[in-house]
Amino acid sequence: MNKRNVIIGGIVASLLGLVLGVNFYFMYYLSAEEGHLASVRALENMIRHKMRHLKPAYLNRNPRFFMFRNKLLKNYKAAPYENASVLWDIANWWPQENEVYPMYDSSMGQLLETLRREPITRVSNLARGTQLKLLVRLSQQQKVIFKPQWYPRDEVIEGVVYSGKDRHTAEVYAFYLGAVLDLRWTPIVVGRVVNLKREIYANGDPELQHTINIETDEDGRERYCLYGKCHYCNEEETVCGDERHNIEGVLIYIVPGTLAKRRSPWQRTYKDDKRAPWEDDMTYCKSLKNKMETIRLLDLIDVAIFDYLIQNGDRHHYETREERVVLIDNGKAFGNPNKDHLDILAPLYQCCLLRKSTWDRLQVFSGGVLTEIVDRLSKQDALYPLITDKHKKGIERRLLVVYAVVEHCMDIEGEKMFKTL
Ligand SMILES: Nc1ncnc2c1ncn2[C@@H]1O[C@H](COP(=O)(O)OP(=O)(O)OP(=O)(O)O)[C@@H](O)[C@H]1O
Ligand SMILES: [Mn+2]
Repeated sequence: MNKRNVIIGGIVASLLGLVLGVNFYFMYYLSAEEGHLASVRALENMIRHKMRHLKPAYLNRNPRFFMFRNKLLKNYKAAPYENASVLWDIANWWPQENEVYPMYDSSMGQLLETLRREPITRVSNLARGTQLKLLVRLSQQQKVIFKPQWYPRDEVIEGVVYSGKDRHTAEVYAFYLGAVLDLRWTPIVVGRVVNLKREIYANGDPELQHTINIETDEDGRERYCLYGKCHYCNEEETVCGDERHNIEGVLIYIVPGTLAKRRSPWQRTYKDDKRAPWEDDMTYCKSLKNKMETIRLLDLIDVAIFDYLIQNGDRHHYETREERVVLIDNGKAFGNPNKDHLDILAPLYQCCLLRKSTWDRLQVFSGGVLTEIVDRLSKQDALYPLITDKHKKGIERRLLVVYAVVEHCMDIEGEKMFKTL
């Protein structure tokens, strides 16, 4: 079939579809093209069709939201604290399986303040992973991970989904989004402006100090620039302090316990010319369902929804704590607000399975309130606003896509797609 015929055929099919209210795109592409392109496009068109016919409940505010809002606002409200070490103890006892902190706990507001205010006592490079990060000690030897700012909030990262360096505020956003969606599997994270000279360099070990360049300009003004020690670290790519030596970054609470790293079944190839099996095979989940415990699969589907909302397409490995998935490393989100990488949702649309509790929770935050509540919660963060309005719009748009994909799955599987594991 030549290209012109394909186009005419497509138009005819879609017009027929419009008249009859059936998705002819779907059937049309299946017959006109072969292989993966057909099924991927068919799916996209199916989702587009579903989006046009979303029930008002998905577009409007859910009255149940107000109850959740009040409880969340109360729980995460910054609160004064007296003894940091008591709070470290409390937080270090919180994790249970993959839940890093409890749903509601009066210590949360205090813990957040502790992370924001406790003095930095020692700093070293942390050469784990591939991106620049520091191991920071606060009072009482409490260790936290520091990731610095690389980009302004409005920088658009072009290219493939995993392009660029970490977006520091994505880690804070992920924490609040996890709290709202009751996927309390992320570390606890706060934004913090730190002084590269007085807090980092002055408390750094000699190795760290060697990875900070100090330049003096003609007027005798010093400039501190950190390049660190990591797989991708090099002297040409630095984080530099402003005129007062301040830099933005995030402090990530270290999840206590043992984490195990596992390859994601939906891992990308990270090569432009090579596709992963899951990218071309819409029945990919079938074999996984036999190989993997359902609870793990359900965890990974929750992760897919979470990652799709924030556009993190870099979860090549996932980590588990007591055999349940934790959401460690959310720095590669919010790259391009104008682009939605639907394939991050592959675990959901290929498996058509979803935890009932996740589905219920997602529906509480319909009608534009998801980004509204995360915004309200994060107002107390030093780095507020964490993301631009364009990114917020992106999240709301993608939430509708999630609703549409679930509707599509319900057409195929019915209520049995929802699991209570
Ligand atoms: N909050 C945390 N609690 C416990 N361990 C952590 C935490 N953050 C990171 N780690 C550990 O450090 C490792 C590296 O962290 P992270 O994945 O954030 O780095 P990265 O440089 O982005 O890695 P990659 O390049 O693989 O994406 C993680 O795999 C995890 O084992
Ligand atoms: Mn990473």
